[in-house]
Amino acid sequence: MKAAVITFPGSNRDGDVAKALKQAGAEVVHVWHGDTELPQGVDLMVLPGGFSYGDYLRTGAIAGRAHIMDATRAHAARGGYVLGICNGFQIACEAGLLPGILVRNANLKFVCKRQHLKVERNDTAFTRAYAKGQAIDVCIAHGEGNYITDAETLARLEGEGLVAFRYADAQGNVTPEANPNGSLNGIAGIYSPGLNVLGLMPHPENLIDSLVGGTDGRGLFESLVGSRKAA
Ligand SMILES: NC(=O)CC[C@H](N)C(=O)O
Repeated sequence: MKAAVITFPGSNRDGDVAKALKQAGAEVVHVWHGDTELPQGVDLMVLPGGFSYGDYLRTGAIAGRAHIMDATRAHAARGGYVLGICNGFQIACEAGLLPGILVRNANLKFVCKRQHLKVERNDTAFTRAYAKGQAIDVCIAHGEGNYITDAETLARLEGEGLVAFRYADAQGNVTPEANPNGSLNGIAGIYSPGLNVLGLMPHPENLIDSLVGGTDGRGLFESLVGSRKAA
């Protein structure tokens, strides 16, 4: 598995996700947002967390129009894997890789805390190392993580099983109290229809070491590295 981690001006979790991928056994290359082509043989493109362009205009709005996003869309259209974490999820939505948009948290506050997620399905390249319905303990750190979309798209996401993770309590129950930002249906992450693009607000890359809080995030990277790319 060869992964390309894209760095935008203001990315701050690019090093973290590179570390998580390497720990899981991936080869990692770094790509600058102004590049127009991917290195040879890339299986996975990663849009990391952070504050690209200082979150100006709307978070992810400028980065979503960066040169590298044409190559990212082409990679996704070929069936290649794309992982957008937090600001990367916002960028993926702005770039049209995923439907919907992330807006200000319902309480208008930046939220930085531990958070459980329910793994909705484990038959994807991103989640095969988890159990279906498992509650995983990760962390969140965002001001604009409130996922919204129109009713038709929401029905399609739900109907086609494209919700990847929901905010939950420690037992995996999805409740309004467990929802930290007001996202529709407690959505914390979604897949593209081909299941090759995943965007999620929480940070699995920051829970990969028991010395610094936990290891529940490792499953996502181990799932990916153990999987084969689409032809
Ligand atoms: N940790 C992050 O990636 C933050 C995402 C974004 N800048 C926000 O605050 O919503």
